Amino acid sequence: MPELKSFTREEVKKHNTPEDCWIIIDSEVFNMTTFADLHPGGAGVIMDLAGKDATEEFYGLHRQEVLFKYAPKLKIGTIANEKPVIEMYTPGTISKVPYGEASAWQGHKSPYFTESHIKFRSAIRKIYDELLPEALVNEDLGKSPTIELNKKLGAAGVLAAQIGPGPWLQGLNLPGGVKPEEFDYFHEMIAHEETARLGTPGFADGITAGLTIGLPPIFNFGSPALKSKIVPEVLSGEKRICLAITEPFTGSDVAGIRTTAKLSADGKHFIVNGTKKWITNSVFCDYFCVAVRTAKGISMLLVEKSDGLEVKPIKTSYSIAAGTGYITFEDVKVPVENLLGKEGKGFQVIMANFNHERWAIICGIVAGSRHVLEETFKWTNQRVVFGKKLSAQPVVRSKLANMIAQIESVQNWLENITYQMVNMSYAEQTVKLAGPIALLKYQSTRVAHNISDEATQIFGGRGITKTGMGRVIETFQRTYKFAAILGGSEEIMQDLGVRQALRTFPDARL
Ligand code: HEM
Repeated sequence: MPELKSFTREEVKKHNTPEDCWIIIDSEVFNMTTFADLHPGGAGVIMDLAGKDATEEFYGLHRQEVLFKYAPKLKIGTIANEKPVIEMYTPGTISKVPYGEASAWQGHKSPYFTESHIKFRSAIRKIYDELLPEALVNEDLGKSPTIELNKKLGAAGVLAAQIGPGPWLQGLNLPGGVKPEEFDYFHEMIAHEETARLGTPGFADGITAGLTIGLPPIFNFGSPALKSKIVPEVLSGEKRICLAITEPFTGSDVAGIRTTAKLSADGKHFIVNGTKKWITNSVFCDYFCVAVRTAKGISMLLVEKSDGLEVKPIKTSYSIAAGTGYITFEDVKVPVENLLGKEGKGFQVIMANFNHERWAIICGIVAGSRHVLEETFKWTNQRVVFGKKLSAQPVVRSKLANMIAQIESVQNWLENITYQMVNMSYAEQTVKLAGPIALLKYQSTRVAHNISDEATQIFGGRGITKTGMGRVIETFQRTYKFAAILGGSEEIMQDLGVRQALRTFPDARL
């Protein structure tokens, strides 16, 4: 890094040739002489501003992260007696952009959140902010999280934070120094929100998706021996797990699964045969929670990676970093002790698990939508078109209003449902919350659809460009559909929500 000096604006003006080119960005001085020819936007645009203040032009075309990356090489000093006016982001910071965070984080009263949640969010956001450069590169290259990173996040408590409160947290570190006994579903909600806020859905799913949905069947339905072996291995990041339900012939229609598990002649093993499709994390997993058909009906089995089990990556519309795969089972031997719940009662295991999975998806998609809103709000306040900020156009304000109103409504419903989860037993949640969670999932992904659409229109070409100002919007509009399909499609969610309501319908008449 060059030694930093203090200059006057008059001095900077003199450095205005290709051989000696300086510019000012927010009272900081950059020597662009060597970099101009390497500049992705070309040398010409830099030379037009040589010796001048380029703050507005810079922020009209670049994300702040460009400065984080290049300032150490290019910054040579500051303008005397001036201070930067634009806030530089520091890891872990809570956004001050209106509606950039849920209201509790922007000075409004909340019946739900405490100091413990506040320190938890800051800590986990800091961890993810520091991970972002690596996440962006790997998302682009399709490189899944390494086991070393997994272990690091395990040690920091990021993995444990994705699966809710319970005895499995005892003795573990959690972000922000939150004690295991303090940890509740609002902490977990924050963990899912922050994971989504990374804005690298493939890589983020590579870290958390498998265990969020694959571990609960173990601790809710596994034998004590299975629990004590597998849960600590996964939460420490040493081993990875996934949930394998969907098949080439069966999506939301879970009852139609064809993968079979036949008892061996000695009664000691199930022999599994069949296929599973779209299984997140399966490419690099050690453990698979698999829905199978046994002599007694649908059952759930924990299958370890072993002979006869093969996984091929599937290229979806987001990054293959998520390790989404197609699994084939050919005479895979699984000990009968690996049965989760009772034989023939797998449907109950799957259904009970779905509530948590769907709720986690909602937390992520609502946070992802809010992140898009935040980015769009910032953009409309900095982008100048027809001589005015975008936010000066009534049509743009109308779009922002639409986005804000929709995001706030699903956020508030989510907080209400999360409060129910905090205060209900697992069994009560299973009965009472399946319908509301299904309807909220449906509504949240409709909101994501609308927000994605409005944001992409506002960002224009940048909303369909992978790097640069619209990066977050481009990723979101390419990937939000995952949430509308995975864990139960919108159509199934609508239907389930109303059917659940009809089950408790009183004999009420008009
Ligand atoms: C410290 C100074 C600067 C650095 C480090 C820098 C760096 C970059 C980088 C990394 C990109 C690619 C962004 C992407 O990922 O899409 C870019 C694009 C660009 N830059 Fe710069 N830049 C600087 C200053 C400027 C200035 C003063 C201008 C003058 C207008 C400028 C004009 C552009 C343009 C037109 C593009 C293409 C933007 C687009 O595709 O929309 N840059 N710059």
